[in-house]
Amino acid sequence: MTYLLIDNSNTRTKFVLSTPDALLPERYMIPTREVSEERLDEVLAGVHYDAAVVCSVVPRVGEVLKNWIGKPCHFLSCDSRLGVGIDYPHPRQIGADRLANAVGAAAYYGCPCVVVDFGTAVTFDVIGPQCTYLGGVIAPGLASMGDYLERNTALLPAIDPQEPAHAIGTSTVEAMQSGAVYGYRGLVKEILARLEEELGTRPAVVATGGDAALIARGVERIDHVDPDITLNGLRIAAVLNL
Ligand SMILES: Nc1ncnc2c1ncn2[C@@H]1O[C@H](COP(=O)(O)OP(=O)(O)O)[C@@H](O)[C@H]1O
Ligand SMILES: CC(C)(COP(=O)(O)O)[C@@H](O)C(=O)NCCC(=O)O
Ligand SMILES: [K+]
Repeated sequence: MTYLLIDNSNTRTKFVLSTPDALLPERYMIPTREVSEERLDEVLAGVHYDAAVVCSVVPRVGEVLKNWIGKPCHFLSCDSRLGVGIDYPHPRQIGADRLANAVGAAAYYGCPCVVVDFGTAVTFDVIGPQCTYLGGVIAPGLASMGDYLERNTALLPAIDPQEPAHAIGTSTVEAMQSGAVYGYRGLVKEILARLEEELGTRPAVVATGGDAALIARGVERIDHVDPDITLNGLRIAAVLNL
C-alpha cells in the first residue's frame, strides 16, 4: 500500500509518498499559490499511489485536490481517527495541519508535548498528559518580521532571515536580521514558558516547519527539530482512516 501524503499549508504544499510504516524518499513541493490541476499533473506526473490523505488549510486548494485526486482520499479533520483525543471547545476551527502535528508528535514524542510549527504562521499546539489536543497559540510567521518592514517603510529592504553575526547590528540589514531572529526567538521562549506554566508539567517540545532549524538553534527549551512531524502525522492518519 503506497500513500500520497499532502500537506497543503499557506506557503508551500508538500507531497510525500509513504508506506504504512515509513515515509519514502519521493518528495514534491508546489508553492501553494501556484497549485492548479495542470500544475499537479505536471509535478506529480507518473507518481504511483493507492490512496491519499490530505491536511488542507487553504479551501481553494483543498477543492482543487479533491477534484484532482482520482484515488481513495481522506481529508484530515476533527472527525478523523487521530490516535489522540480532542479536548477543545471549537474542534472544527482547528487547522488540519495542527491536527496532523498533534498526531505525529504524540506518536513520536509522547504526551504531554508541544509542537511548534514555523510556517506562514507559527503555531504552538499543546497535547496534554492524557494525549488530548488542548489548544495552543497562533502568531505571525518569521517571514512577517521582514516582509512587514519592507512593505511599510521607505528605506528597509527585504531580508532572508539568517543567524545574526551579533545583536548590535552594524548595518541596516544586520539590524533587521537581529530584530527578526533574536526577536522571534524571544517570542518563542516567552510563549513556551507560559504554556509550560499553564500545563503544570514539562512537555516534550518539538519544532517543525521551514524556519524551525534557524530559530530552534537559539531556543534551548526546544527538545527536537523534526521536519517530518506533520507528514508522519498524515501517514499515521492514513493508516487509521483509509
Ligand atoms: N524549500 C524551503 N526549505 C526550507 N525553508 C523554506 C523553504 N521554503 C520556504 N521556507 C521557509 O519556511 C517558511 C514557511 O514555509 P512552510 O513551513 O512550508 O510554511 P507553511 O507550512 O505555512 O506552508 C517560509 O516562510 C520560508 O521562510
Ligand atoms: C494557523 C494556520 C494558518 C497555520 O497554517 P500554516 O502556517 O502552516 O500555513 C492554520 O493552521 C489554520 O488556518 N488554522 C485554522 C485556525 C485555527 O487553527 O484556529
Ligand atoms: K505548516
